Amino acid sequence: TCKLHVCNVRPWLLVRQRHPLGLRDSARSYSEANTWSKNGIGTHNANGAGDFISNPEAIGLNLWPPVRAMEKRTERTEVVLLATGSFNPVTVMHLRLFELARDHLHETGKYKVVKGIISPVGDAYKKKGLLEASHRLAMAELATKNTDWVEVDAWECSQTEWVETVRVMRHHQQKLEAECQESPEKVAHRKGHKRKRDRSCQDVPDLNCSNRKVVPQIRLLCGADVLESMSVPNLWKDEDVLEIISRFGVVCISRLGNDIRKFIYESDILWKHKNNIHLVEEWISNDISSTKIRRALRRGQSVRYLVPDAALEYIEKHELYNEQSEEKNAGLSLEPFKRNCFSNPS
Ligand SMILES: Nc1ncnc2c1ncn2[C@@H]1O[C@H](COP(=O)(O)OP(=O)(O)OP(=O)(O)O)[C@@H](O)[C@H]1O
Ligand SMILES: NC(=O)c1ccc[n+]([C@@H]2O[C@H](COP(=O)(O)O)[C@@H](O)[C@H]2O)c1
Repeated sequence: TCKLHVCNVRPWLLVRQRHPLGLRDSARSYSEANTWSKNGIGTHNANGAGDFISNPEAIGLNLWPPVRAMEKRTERTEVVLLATGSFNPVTVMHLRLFELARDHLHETGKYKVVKGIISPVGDAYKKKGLLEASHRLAMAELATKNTDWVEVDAWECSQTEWVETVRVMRHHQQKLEAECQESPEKVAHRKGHKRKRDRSCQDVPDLNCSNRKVVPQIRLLCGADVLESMSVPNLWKDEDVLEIISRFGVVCISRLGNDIRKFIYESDILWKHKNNIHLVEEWISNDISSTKIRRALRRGQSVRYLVPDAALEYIEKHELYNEQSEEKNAGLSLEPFKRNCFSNPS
C-alpha cells in the first residue's frame, strides 16, 4: 500500500496492467524502476517479473501523461461541514451526521471534506429548556475528543445576541479565507524559501510561493427538520435561505418523519437550487433527538450509548437536565420569530 501511495499508481491503472504475477507486482515494477520505461513497463525489475507489456505506447498505454491528466481532472473541491443547532445535549447522532455527510460527499468523487465544525447556538436563541452555552459547549468538546476532523467552535455561542445561521456561515467562510490568505513571508517560511528581492532590494512576488491556496467551501450540515423549518413563517428570512442554499449549499440528512424530497418539491426556492442540496439517506435509521434524551434524563432513565460517554459523565457530574431546567425560557418567543416579526410586521 505504501508503495502504491508513494508512486501514485491508480487502481484503474493496475487493472489495465494485470499480469500473471498479480497486481502487487505491477505496482512494484513502477516503484522500483521509479519511471515508466520506454521499452516497456517494469523492464527494470531485475527478476523480470514486470516484463509483461513490451510496448505500452503501441497499445495506447502511454501512461505517465494520462496519469497526470487524471489527477488534474479528479481534483476535488475542499469542503468544511458546519452544523449549527442547540446540542442540548450533544448526541451520538450529531456525530453520525458528520460521518454520513463525509461519506456521501466523498462518494461523489467531487469533494474532499477537510473539516467539520459544531457550532452551538447562543443562549439568546431562547429555546425552551436551552441550557447555558458553557455547558453545551463543554459537552460538545468532550464528545469530539476522539475525532480528528470534527471540532467545536465557540464563536456563535459567545455572541451576546442570537446570530442568524447565514451570518454564522459567512463568519466561518471569511475565517477560512483569512487563513488561506497567509502573508507571502509566512508562505515562504513554511516552504523554506528565501525572500526574493529586486535590485533596489524591494520584495518581489514569488509566483511559486504565493498565497493562492484555494479556499475550502463552507456547507451547512443539517437534519431534514431544519430544512423543513425554513418554510415556517417568520422563522427564516427568504434572502437568508436563498444565500444559504445558492451561495453555500446544504448537506441534509434524512430524519424519520420528514419527507424532504416532497418538501423541496413544494418550495420554489429549494427547487430552483436543488442541485446545491445534497440529500443523504441514513439507512440505519436513528431517531435520537436531544428532546428525547432530556426527557429520559428527567425521568431518571439511562441514556448510555445515546450520548457520548464523556458528555454523559459531564451531565452526571453537573446534575444537568431536570424538570426545572426544562422550564428555562418557557413562555418566551424564539428569538428568530421576535426578530423577523419586528422587521416584517405583516
Ligand atoms: N436523529 C437525527 N437525524 C438527523 N438529523 C439530526 C438528528 N438529530 C439531530 N439532527 C440534526 O442535528 C442538528 C442539530 O440538532 P439539534 O441540536 O437541534 O438536535 P435535535 O435532536 O434536533 O434537538 P431537539 O430535540 O432539542 O430539537 C440539526 O441540523 C438537526 O436536524
Ligand atoms: N433564520 C435563521 O437563521 C434561523 C431560524 C431558526 C433556527 N436557526 C438555527 O437553526 C438551529 C436550530 O436548532 P434547533 O433545532 O435546536 O432549534 C439553530 O442553530 C438556530 O440558530 C436559524
